[in-house]
Amino acid sequence: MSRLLTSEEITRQLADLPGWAGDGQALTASYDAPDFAAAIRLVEEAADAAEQMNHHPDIDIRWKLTHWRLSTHSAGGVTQLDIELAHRIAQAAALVGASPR
Ligand SMILES: C[C@H](O)[C@H](O)[C@H]1CNC2=NC(N)=NC(=O)C2=N1
Repeated sequence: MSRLLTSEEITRQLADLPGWAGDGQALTASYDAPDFAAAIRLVEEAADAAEQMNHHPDIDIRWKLTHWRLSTHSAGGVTQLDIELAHRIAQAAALVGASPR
C-alpha cells in the first residue's frame, strides 16, 4: 500500500484530480474558498479524513486560500495514500464551495 508510485502512475491518476500537480516528491494543490470560515471548514473536513486514514497533509492557510502538500514521509515520496487523501480533500473542497486555483 505504501510503495512509491511511478511518475506515469502519478500522472495518470492526477487526470481525475483537477488542480493537483505532482512530481516524485509530493502532490500539491491550492483551493480558493468563498471566505475564511469556509477555508477553515475545508481544513477541518480534511483533518477528519486525515485522522481516519492516519495520513496527514502539510497545510498552509492564507485567508481564504489553502495550499496543500501531500507525501508519504515513511516512503520518501508519493504513494497511493497521497492520491486517496487528495480525493478526500477535493471532496471536502466541493462541500464547502472551494475551487482549485
Ligand atoms: C505511526 C504513523 O503511522 C505515522 O507516523 C504516519 C502518520 N501520518 C503520516 N502522514 C504522512 N503524510 N506520511 C507518513 O508517513 C505518516 N506516517
